[in-house]
Amino acid sequence: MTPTDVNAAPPDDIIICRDVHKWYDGFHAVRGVTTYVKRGEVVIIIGPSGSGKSTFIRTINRLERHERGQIIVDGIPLTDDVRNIDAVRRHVGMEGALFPHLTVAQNVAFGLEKGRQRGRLMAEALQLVNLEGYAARYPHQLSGGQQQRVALARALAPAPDLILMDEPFSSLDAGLRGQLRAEVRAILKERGATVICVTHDQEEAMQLADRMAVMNEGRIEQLGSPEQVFNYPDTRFAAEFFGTADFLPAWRDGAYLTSEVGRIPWSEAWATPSRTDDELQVMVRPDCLDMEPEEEGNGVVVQREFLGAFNLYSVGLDSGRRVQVMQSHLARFDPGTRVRTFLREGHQPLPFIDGQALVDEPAYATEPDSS
Ligand SMILES: Nc1ncnc2c1ncn2[C@@H]1O[C@H](COP(=O)(O)OP(=O)(O)OP(=O)(O)O)[C@@H](O)[C@H]1O
Repeated sequence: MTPTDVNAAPPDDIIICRDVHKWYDGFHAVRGVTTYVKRGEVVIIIGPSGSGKSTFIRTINRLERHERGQIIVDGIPLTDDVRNIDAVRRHVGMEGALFPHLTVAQNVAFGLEKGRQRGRLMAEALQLVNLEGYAARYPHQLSGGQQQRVALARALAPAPDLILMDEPFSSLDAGLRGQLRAEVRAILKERGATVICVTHDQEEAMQLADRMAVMNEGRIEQLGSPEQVFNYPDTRFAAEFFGTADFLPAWRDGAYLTSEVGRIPWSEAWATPSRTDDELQVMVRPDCLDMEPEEEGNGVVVQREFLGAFNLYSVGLDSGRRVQVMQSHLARFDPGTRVRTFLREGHQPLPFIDGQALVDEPAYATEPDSS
């Protein structure tokens, strides 16, 4: 993603960020983020604690000032000019904690302009989140899920072009979270809202995202659909952060790339002059591997984790390395069982070199369409 001329960006990109930087007293929290968000898209920003997720989204409505780079919201460049900041903020709603001293109705009406439309817009927003009967209640008289829905109604009521959310479901228990996420996604899609949402919850990212951005140390490490990031992580960091992944040394063996757990056909597209084959690795996810008991096998069961429908086995390979292998809940192997671990049919482990994937994912847009 190289920064390009602003004028080249098509109008369907509601947000354009180019080389955005933010420092806190010398600490470089956001380090050159370049990204584009399309109208109506739900983009989830995921990454470990401290990777700059919140700081980055807060630059978009100027809760934090970016010190370098360019942010354009719906065609308006975000500059230090107050009129300019106000203009951008009119396009952006931020989903956040409710005011405890205001009723549900007052909370939802908070961002709406005074006038005859105000009551109607408030009522419509509450209807959208199925809380019509709760207008007179105070936040403490609502469940966590209901409070979350009111917060969403408040963000949606002024019909902003863009909604920013920071860990919106973090206070809810797992069951309610899953249910509410599905409801919220349906509401956002019905409204055609563009959303940028921060989370560090992988499940949340998969359930909500059209595209997700994996952040690491202030940078976007990868941007793509959840399937793209899972199946074709660009980097070892993205692979390990989003899903479980083990990396095994691999070597070129004639027409094959071979590792301890099997081989795949070698592709000439992987060979580049600057790379030496001895640094090769393959990424194996637990669902990519299979195993069966075998005295002459290549490893030993170390541990079994029961995950409901699945058992997740940790297998100590003869080389001393460990891999995780997904099995059905019916496949029970005791620790100490000698097994053969091998590539599951139809699964291709991804080759890596020096922490970088050798295989490009199928083409997808990380930059504005040129159409
Ligand atoms: N106001 C501040 N002053 C100084 N440093 C800050 C400030 N806010 C954040 N930071 C630092 O900037 C880095 C990025 O913080 P940020 O809150 O953006 O991370 P995050 O990815 O959202 O983390 P989390 O998932 O824990 O919320 C962290 O190292 C944090 O300590």
